[in-house]
Amino acid sequence: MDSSCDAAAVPFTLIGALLTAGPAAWPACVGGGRAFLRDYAQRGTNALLWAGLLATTWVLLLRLVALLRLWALGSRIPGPHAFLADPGLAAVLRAGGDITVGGGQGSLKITNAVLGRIRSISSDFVESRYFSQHMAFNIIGATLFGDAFFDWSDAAAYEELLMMVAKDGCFWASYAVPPFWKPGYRRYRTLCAKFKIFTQGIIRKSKDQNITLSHVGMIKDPRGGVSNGMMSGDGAAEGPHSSEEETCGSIMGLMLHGISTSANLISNILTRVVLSPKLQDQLYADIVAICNESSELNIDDVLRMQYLLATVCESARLLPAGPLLQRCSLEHDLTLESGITVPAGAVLVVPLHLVQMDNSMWGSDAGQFNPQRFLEKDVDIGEILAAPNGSNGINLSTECAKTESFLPFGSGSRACVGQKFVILAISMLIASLLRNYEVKPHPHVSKEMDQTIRSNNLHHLPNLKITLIKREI
Ligand code: HEM
Repeated sequence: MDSSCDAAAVPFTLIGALLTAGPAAWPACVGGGRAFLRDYAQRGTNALLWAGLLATTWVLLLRLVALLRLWALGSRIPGPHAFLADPGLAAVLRAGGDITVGGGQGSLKITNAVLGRIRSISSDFVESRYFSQHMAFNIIGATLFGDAFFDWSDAAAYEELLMMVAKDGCFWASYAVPPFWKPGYRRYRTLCAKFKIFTQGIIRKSKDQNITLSHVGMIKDPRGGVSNGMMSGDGAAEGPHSSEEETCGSIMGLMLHGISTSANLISNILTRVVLSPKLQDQLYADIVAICNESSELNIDDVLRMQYLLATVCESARLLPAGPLLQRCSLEHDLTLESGITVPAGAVLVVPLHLVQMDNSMWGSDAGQFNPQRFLEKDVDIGEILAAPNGSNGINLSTECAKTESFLPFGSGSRACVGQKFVILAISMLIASLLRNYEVKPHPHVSKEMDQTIRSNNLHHLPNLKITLIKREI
């Protein structure tokens, strides 16, 4: 640089620049005014970027601290997450009376809706798991949303979405902190968002048609009358503290839980019916003995079909939908009758398979499928249906030693609120199906399947291909 060049004459700050006579007065040897302005813009931009970076970091830090705090608080709660977003709805379901199935027309409508949809895909055979899933989807959907559900054009897309969410949900729920950095998780969140939009859509449609979510007459008022159900237009079933958002979350929870568990049970029963013509004949005889050809199937008839009810219970005993029940005393130590003390916070796990197949309780044939055991003296189906003894037409016995070891729906104050509904709804559906159709395995049942049939011990459900043949009524 020229030694005569006075670099100190170039101002370093904007104020300095304003105090001088301007760029024209600055020495040309250091680039003049243009260099100053370029330098100034550069510094200004850098300062702004730094300020932005610091502010963003601060906001992110605050969020991280909030997240960690939430996680720390959440991790103090023992046991798995509750599947219902809104405990209010479970309370309403419990307090509001039984969820019960409608008349035979309803179940026939469901069977026909399912068959119609399946026939449009394949007329030859159908996979039992797929068929059961449609059945479950239609029972729960029709019960929650009423007739609006049957003419809902998005039903097929909703079902597909629901099954995808149900499939991925358990996996992502196993993360203690939602892994939002994983693309798979973000895809799952997008599915959940779509699932929510669809659910809001059908809730709105159901309300618009002024048909209650639980279908008029499907929820009986505990005082004897017929209530408008849990979600009539005035929001009666939404609970005192539930927002629409929470209610929608609860309905999503009910759909996910109710459909996957019911589909399992239906598929389980169908598989046994298909694999054992003797069982199918016995069930058919039980069904036609109660409702003759001309009469319409109704819920009182189903309550008298004891062999059918026993088959549903026996299927639930041998293959419960969930493997474990969990309980935890949050505040106090718990002293059991045996004298064992369970410390507060410890999680008690009940392995359902072991309890429900315990030889000492169920006899040496505990692992075998035998509906007859539910018709013997020491089991009380009336109690399983959670109805006052004798009020439902089933009054088998008052001794019920085994009933306490029958836990597919849990037990106590947090037991499944859908227990009675689901046993009756599935029985009604199977009655309606078998009364109208003969269910047969597809002629090409594989050798492997043939062995499963012979072993009579289904620990894993085969996904059978079945054919439905219309009976001459
Ligand atoms: C075969 C079908 C079903 C099975 C095997 C089943 C099983 C269960 C089990 C094991 C529990 C936990 C119980 C406990 O921890 O003691 C439960 C809870 C629950 N189930 Fe089901 N369920 C079925 C269908 C349904 C249906 C159709 C609905 C409603 C439409 C329903 C609503 C509920 C609710 C609301 C709870 C939570 C109760 C609470 O936490 O207070 N379930 N279910």
